[in-house]
Amino acid sequence: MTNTTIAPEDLQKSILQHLEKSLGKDTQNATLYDWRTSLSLALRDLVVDPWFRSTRKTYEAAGKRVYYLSMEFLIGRLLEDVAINLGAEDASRKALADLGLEYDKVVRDEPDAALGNGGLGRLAACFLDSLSTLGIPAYGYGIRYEHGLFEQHFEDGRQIEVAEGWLAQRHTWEFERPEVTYRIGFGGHVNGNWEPAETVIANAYDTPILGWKGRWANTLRLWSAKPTVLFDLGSFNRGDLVGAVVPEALARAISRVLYPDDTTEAGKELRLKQEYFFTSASLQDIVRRFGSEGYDIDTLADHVAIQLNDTHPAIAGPELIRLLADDHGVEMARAIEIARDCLAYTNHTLLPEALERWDLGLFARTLPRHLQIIETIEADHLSRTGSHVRIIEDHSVKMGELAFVMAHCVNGVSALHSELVKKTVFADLNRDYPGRIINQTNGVTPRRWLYNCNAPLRELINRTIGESWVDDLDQLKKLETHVSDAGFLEDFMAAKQANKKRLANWLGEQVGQTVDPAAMFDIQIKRIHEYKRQFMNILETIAHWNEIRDNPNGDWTPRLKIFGGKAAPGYFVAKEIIHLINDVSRVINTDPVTRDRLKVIYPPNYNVSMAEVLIPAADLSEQISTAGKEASGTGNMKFALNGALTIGTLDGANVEIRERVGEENFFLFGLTAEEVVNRRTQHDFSRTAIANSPHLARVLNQIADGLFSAGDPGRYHGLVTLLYEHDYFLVTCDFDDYHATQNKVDTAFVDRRRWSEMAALNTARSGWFSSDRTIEGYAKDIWNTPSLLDKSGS
Ligand SMILES: [N-]=[N+]=N[C@]1([C@H](N)O)O[C@H](CO)[C@@H](O)[C@H](O)[C@H]1O
Repeated sequence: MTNTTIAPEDLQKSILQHLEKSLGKDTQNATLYDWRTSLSLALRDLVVDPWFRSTRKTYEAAGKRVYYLSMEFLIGRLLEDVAINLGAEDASRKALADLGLEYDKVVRDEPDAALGNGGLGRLAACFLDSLSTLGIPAYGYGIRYEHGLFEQHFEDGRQIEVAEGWLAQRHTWEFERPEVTYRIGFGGHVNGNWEPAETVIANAYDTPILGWKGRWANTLRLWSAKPTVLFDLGSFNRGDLVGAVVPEALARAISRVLYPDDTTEAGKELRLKQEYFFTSASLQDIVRRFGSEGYDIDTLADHVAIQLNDTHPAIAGPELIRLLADDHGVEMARAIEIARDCLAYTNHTLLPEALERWDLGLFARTLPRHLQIIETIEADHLSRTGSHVRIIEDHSVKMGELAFVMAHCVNGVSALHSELVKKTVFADLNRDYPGRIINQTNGVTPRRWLYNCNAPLRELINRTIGESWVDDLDQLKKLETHVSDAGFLEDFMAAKQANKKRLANWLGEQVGQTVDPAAMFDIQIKRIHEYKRQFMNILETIAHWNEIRDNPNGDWTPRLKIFGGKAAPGYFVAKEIIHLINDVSRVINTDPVTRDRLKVIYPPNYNVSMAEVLIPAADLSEQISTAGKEASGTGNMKFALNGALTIGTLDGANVEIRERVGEENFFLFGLTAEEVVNRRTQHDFSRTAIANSPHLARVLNQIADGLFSAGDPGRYHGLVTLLYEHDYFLVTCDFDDYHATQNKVDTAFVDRRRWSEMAALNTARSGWFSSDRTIEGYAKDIWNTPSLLDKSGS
């Protein structure tokens, strides 16, 4: 199956055809939306054939399919991705140019599909791209939220949330499947059989996920909640309009909006309903498809590999058992075995507040039959292992323990994290089920995160080692032999400079800020969370500002600090940190003494598309979490791949990045995970650290005195006190080392030759962090699902 390239003129014909016939518009009256939609439909037409062929080949192979269950798929935009995977980017540019249109402008008109919070959701999207590129038959299953992650706006430097509206326009890439519907029950009671009190309909929407070179396409099936009764005419006729529309509104609420919490459980009834809604619809769909192929239900695990993306779909264990036992008459003990052989679970965090525990009362009210089944699962677990670990405890249902016990394999997402999972959250279960916990270090798709977003570097790499790296990222190693070549290094830095100029223009357009592309672009972009320590970053920025002001004639390396990231709406401290960063930025950026040497910018509404403009332009990647807290990180991988140097702690995948790119090409600082645990036991460790750090003490006094909050001096007393009294994430203890390391970065940046060598080696040695490698690991160690593409890729 070859790459589906198309001639520009043929593509243009198809675009005009869709403009007229699909959108009913002529060229005179066409809007940017019309052109973008016409191009998308024209390219989508080219995706259907490989999609059908892949589905047909999957049925013929009668092999095993992967089912990736995730509450989040942080997809971003799809137009550029599809154009590149079809090998039709140049044709699209030409076809539009001949119509007097700019491809980049048309691409930017597409809203992000922001159906996720952060790393976990983006990982799921990268995994879908790799599953298709590797030709592994798979389905992604999730929820078609009407409103994805909220839009972030700043008012007086404070985060304001506005509902996101990606579906306000037609979403071109999906196909509605009116015939694919399932009934999802809630509440009620179990009287032999489960009689739900409430039922909603799950309706499927399919999006084809095309892989590199258009050789294979899998399906992302997202569920939308619909009422069993569209409009209650009886109530309406009785004059009760509200009563007439309530059923629809209540049902629709289930897929209405994404909960905006990253690494914190929502714990709300609607969230539990969302988790059960999509999990049940997905499992009913899997069992129906399996049944339609005529296999014996007892062999389900030979044909089905289900991966649970964190505990959000952990109800899958009891639900699959319910379908097998209650609907297919499989004996309970056998049903438990079959379900376990199908299920595997990925843990993404150690943070206690992220481990889902549902109130027993709420659970019993919402899913009475499943609670019965969980009691059976727990009894089976206790009797088979003699374990003392309970699933139901302290009046709650522990979803981590449920997912673990019901999975034949549990994995962490970086080498350090998987070891910590064994030693901490699941230490007892690790003893009960030795060997069940393995590691699969995260990865990112090189298509979106290098080939798509970094054309200057892509071109240089293609010129230097050919194009096979795109689906075999280890090939980047071949660049190492060129690192000693001055010409190559010059081209490498020229690519970086081009991306920095592009970002400078973007910042001018988007936030009205002018920046110096020669400055060091130092970027921290990720969700705002205390463990990610944006707080420490801005404190160090103030210390650096002080140093420049103390010695304005010093030979300071100009630095642009960029922050990006959203805080969960209910996360007060994180929102305070955002406010502080914006307040500090206002003061520093207007300081005549320092403004040419230091600038702080915080563009609002960080998302996937913004990351694609920021990451290629970065010189320095901030990965400064408290060691032992960031399970992996994936932004860290994207930055290294795009030739940024990392300043970071020995946390998550930073450890493996440093091992692979070479410790001499990584700016390490901070306490290790073990030292963090020990330091916390020391009395008054934060006061001691502050007392021993004049830089930090000075900065905290400046903040407490209201230097950055003129007219509201007490604004940050809470934040400062937090550091003195409850510095759980050891900002105070790592501050000096971080500050000293930032000074080393300044010195290193001046030596352009050395810096460019280090940067090029980061790119050359980042092959391991491809999500293709990660998926190959899952396929081999967990799913046993070979590629259906033969070696020649056909
Ligand atoms: N939930 N969750 N976990 C995370 C991220 N916040 O989404 O998953 C990501 C994907 O595994 C990790 O990279 C990251 O360290 C971890 O915190």
